[in-house]
Amino acid sequence: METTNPTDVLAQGTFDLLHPGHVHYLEEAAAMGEQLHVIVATSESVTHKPKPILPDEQRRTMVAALEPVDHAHRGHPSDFSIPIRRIDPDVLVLGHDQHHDEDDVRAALESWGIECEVRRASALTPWDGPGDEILSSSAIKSRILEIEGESQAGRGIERERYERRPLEHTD
Ligand SMILES: Cc1cc2nc3c(=O)[nH]c(=O)nc-3n(C[C@H](O)[C@H](O)[C@H](O)COP(=O)(O)O)c2cc1C
Ligand SMILES: Nc1ncnc2c1ncn2[C@@H]1O[C@H](COP(=O)(O)OP(=O)(O)OP(=O)(O)O)[C@@H](O)[C@H]1O
Repeated sequence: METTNPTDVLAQGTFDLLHPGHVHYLEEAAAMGEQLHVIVATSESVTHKPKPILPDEQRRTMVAALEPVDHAHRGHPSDFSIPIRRIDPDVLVLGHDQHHDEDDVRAALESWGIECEVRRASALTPWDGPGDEILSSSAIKSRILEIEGESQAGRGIERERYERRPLEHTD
């Protein structure tokens, strides 16, 4: 049966380098209502951790392509009330580790005239799956740097061997 007033759920985050933790959060949020909206943070507003690697529109495109997502919106760089007012959500789902205080978010929503429940999502950990999954964008970045460092060190050893070889043959 079609509802005339579907429950709009709102999730948000940076979503740089997607991983199964993001999918878990968005699936959980989608199950709380009928339409899932996602606000993708603009690079300017990410000040609590290193800036995302991927551009705003690329991150929004990837989030929009995920199965649980109905609408992916680019966040506003400074006034968070603008996209929220347009979406007018019934439920706002904060991620398990998001630094936003629930009562502060409730107060902000009220001040913007939006009647909306605030809930906290659960975490997905490596123990929920095969055990070797990397479930954080910053951990993926660290892993890339580690592998790159190892392969540069490997190339250094190879170079050293190559450079030493003529000397070894002079005996
Ligand atoms: C209610 C709410 C609205 C938000 N609206 C915006 C927004 O319009 N633009 C934006 O850049 N970030 C917005 N954010 C912030 C980010 O989406 C995200 O929560 C914050 O950068 C923390 O990111 P992380 O969970 O990816 O670390 C909003 C956050 C909340 C809780
Ligand atoms: N492992 C996870 N389990 C559940 N939710 C997650 C997980 N990882 C991220 N999320 C949620 O996805 C949303 C977007 O997260 P965000 O873009 O900050 O990813 P992240 O992997 O936590 O990034 P970073 O490692 O840089 O903090 C947030 O609401 C966050 O709580």
